[in-house]
Amino acid sequence: MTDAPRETPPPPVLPETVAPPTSLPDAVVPTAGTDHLPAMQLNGLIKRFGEKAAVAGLDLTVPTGSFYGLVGPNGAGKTTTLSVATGLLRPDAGTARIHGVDVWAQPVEAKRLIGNLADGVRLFDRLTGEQLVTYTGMMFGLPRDEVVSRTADLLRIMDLGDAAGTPVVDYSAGMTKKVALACALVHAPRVLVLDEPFESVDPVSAANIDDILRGYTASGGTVIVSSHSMDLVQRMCDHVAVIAQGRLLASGTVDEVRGTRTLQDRFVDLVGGRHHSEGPQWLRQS
Ligand SMILES: Nc1ncnc2c1ncn2[C@@H]1O[C@H](COP(=O)(O)OP(=O)(O)OP(=O)(O)O)[C@@H](O)[C@H]1O
Repeated sequence: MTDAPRETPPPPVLPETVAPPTSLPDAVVPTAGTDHLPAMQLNGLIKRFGEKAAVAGLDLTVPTGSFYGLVGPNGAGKTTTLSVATGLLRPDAGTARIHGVDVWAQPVEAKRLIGNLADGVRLFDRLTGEQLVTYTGMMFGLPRDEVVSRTADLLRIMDLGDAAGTPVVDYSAGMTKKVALACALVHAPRVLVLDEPFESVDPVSAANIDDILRGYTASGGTVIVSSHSMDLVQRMCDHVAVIAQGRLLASGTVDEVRGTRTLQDRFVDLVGGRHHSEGPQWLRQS
């Protein structure tokens, strides 16, 4: 059976200006004066799913302006940690602060500071790419003209200009990743939290995204990226944390953590589990 043709929703009608969703008391609006505070500080973070502690008492400090890699084997708790740290999943214990703002006590204030590319979160995919980025910008209270121009910039940089009017549900996996990244960037957050940002993204787009992220950290923004690619972490990140079974195994600058080895070798040493076998006998072809 083929899908019925999809009707593209009409383009958004933007009001001249959009009021911010809340006005923030001066005391909680982070300013340049909060730069001495870590971009992200996790203390004693615990998140359980039934009997299983996906995050088992994690402490982590991410310095402002760093490009911070979070690595760990499958099921280590990376996605859960980032979800709890960005206000998507409530912790059972512990605190998460972004530039000193408590994510769970002051969620609106914290979320203004965070751009989040989360793993597995559904997008409003019946909207076109242009509508999705535009609405995201509007939700952050940006003025109309600013939203329009930022959306155009982001779609061009992500090489999505030709697909701007296509519903996101019809995007490929890589295009969906890129439009979600555009949504994470549109309000110019102070901290970008990216779960596997380069998965499915083509090399040219990845190089463009690299450039954007480097420019962003050079200007004082902080990037926290979870990845399975040690090459990527070694190439792009200045700091790294290795986690396994919801616990921190090592953290620091990439050079401190890897010592005289490659990050890949150090990672395998830390987390274990390398089998050094050529696979089961029945799989051998001769
Ligand atoms: N919603 C959930 N319900 C039950 N268990 C969950 C849920 N989400 C995660 N878990 C469990 O928590 C643990 C950590 O999962 P998480 O997705 O955070 O790991 P990860 O490091 O991101 O893994 P991967 O690298 O494979 O994406 C795993 O054992 C997983 O099965």
